Amino acid sequence: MDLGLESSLWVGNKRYRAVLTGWHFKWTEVDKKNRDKKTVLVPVAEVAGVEEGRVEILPQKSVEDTDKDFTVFYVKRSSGGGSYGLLWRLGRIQFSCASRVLRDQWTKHLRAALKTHSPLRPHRLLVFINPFGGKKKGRQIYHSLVAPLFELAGISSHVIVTERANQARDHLLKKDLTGFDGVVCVGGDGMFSELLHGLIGRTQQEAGLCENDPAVALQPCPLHIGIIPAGSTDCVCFATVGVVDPVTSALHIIIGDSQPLDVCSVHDVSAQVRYSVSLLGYGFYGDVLAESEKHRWMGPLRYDYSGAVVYLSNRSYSGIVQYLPADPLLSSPRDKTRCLAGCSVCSRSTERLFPHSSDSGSLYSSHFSQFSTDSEGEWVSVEGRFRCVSLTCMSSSCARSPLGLSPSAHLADGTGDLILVWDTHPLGFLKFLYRHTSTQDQFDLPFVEVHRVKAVRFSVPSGREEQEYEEIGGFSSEIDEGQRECVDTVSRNGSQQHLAQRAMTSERKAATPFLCGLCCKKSPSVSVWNCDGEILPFTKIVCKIHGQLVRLYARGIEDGAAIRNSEERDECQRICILNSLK
Ligand SMILES: CCCCCCCCCCCCC/C=C/[C@@H](O)[C@H](COP(=O)(O)O)NC(=O)CCCCC
Ligand SMILES: Nc1ncnc2c1ncn2[C@@H]1O[C@H](COP(=O)(O)OP(=O)(O)O)[C@@H](O)[C@H]1O
Ligand SMILES: [Ca+2]
Repeated sequence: MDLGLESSLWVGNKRYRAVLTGWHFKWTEVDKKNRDKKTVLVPVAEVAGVEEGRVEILPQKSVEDTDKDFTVFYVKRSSGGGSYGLLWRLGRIQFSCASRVLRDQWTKHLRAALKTHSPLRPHRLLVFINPFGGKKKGRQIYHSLVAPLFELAGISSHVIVTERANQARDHLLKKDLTGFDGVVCVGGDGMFSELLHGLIGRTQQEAGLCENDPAVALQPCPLHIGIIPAGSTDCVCFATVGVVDPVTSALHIIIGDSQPLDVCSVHDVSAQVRYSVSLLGYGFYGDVLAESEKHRWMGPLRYDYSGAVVYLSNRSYSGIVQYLPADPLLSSPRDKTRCLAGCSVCSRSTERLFPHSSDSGSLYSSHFSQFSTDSEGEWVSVEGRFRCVSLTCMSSSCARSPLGLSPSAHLADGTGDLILVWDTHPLGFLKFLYRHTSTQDQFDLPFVEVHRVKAVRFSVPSGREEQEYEEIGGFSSEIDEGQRECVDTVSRNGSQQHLAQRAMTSERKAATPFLCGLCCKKSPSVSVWNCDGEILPFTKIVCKIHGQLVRLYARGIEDGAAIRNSEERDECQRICILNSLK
């Protein structure tokens, strides 16, 4: 079917020349002397819906069914998104045609163009709402802002309001997912992490792969993930969309945007595996998370409070870090570039990560203990005392840090950035932290190193861990109720009210030294790992970055400044089109 169409259409008493070229739909106001006035140009891929009649969706959906009218809903960019990223809003235009036949022609052509140009639009979604995430507004956000948009776009959603932690993960691991195009979480990074673990685990199960084996090349997940932000940090949303805004995210889902994402698998010696996309952090960030769990009642502010408490406790930790550098010719964490929508580094990586003929065989021929091959390069090893050791697969930008932990990191290049902050005086470390809140380079400090890597190993120098665990053993039989409560609140993936009755698990043992440090003012020598907001039950780890393992309903950050600066609205839309075509 030829998707092109051109005719006169009316909006009120104004005449427009409307043109559908297949890729774009544009309408130009024409004056009485047939001169062109203002043009609006919308990529077909950004049309959210086409309806017969004059349709409103707010305050609730209403249709005035006139047989010569139709309504087009589309993505409209708005300037309120701060300096990075753009807010998306639902634009609406109601056209009148000269005849019903013409109206039917327009709706048919537009719908056919949508199908052709955005084939990943979801029809059926599985939605998990965490009613306790962030400011506890997940349900309200979904029902008032998102559900009406999904309905308009003809998406049917199966909604589950979670009743316990890990319910979403377990559902994805075990239940029938037939018929769903994607999975959506309404919550924060912890909720996203549940979906990530569920989908990756399910995909490997179905492919017959052992996900616990760091040598295995994991299978990319077939279902897309959508994030409706309703959490505390919402880093994954911020770093992949550029703004934390439920309507913007819902529109990205509706139009079937697709953003591949690197994932870091984190393995311990006893073959447990966790996944991280944003922050895998030992030292400061681990301590902040552990401290913050005691103050969950504060909501998102718990991180600011805990950040201050942990900063004042002035800790550093011994560690041995080994890393496998990525190819320095491809990109560098200090190259001052930013991964934006249509990023060329990520596009080139797709070719490299998924060469046509290859079976994408194992990147690593050997197991845990011999994790290197000659072709993958040489491991580098460093040892000393660190304020923090962080690994991030993306920039990890968020409201607290608009450019992120590693501003030049890429969402989908198959690498992560390893940030080593050596022990330094308190003011130096404060300077490092403070630079995250501005455009100043946090890596331009003598005690900071950043490396673009494919894999990392971390351990505590021998003697320390054992010594620490002996201390834990002593504490575990002797800690009083106050201390026990402090230890208990560490697990964010367990239901907190039941923790007091639970036996001492390995997770809690790992967190004990840190917590007792805070409660009893005894300085611990081992920290914990913060893995996208979850405390890991192990310290010694091996991490491997899996390029583009999952896909989100997103497109990366649109360059808001560039678009806002363009003088013409058409120019703004043109940039968006170019980005969407790249
Ligand atoms: C003097 C000013 C200091 C400012 C320091 C700013 C550094 C901020 C970097 C934040 C990176 C955040 C990476 C994302 C982490 C999330 O996965 C995790 C869980 O989020 P959620 O599920 O929404 O609760 N959030 C954190 O670990 C919070 C870290 C806050 C550190 C201050
Ligand atoms: N119904 C529930 N009750 C308790 N915890 C839950 C529930 N649903 C999800 N969770 C857990 O809550 C944690 C925090 O959720 P999240 O949505 O990320 O909010 P926040 O950003 O405020 O931390 C997640 O790790 C998730 O596993
Ligand atoms: Ca990356």
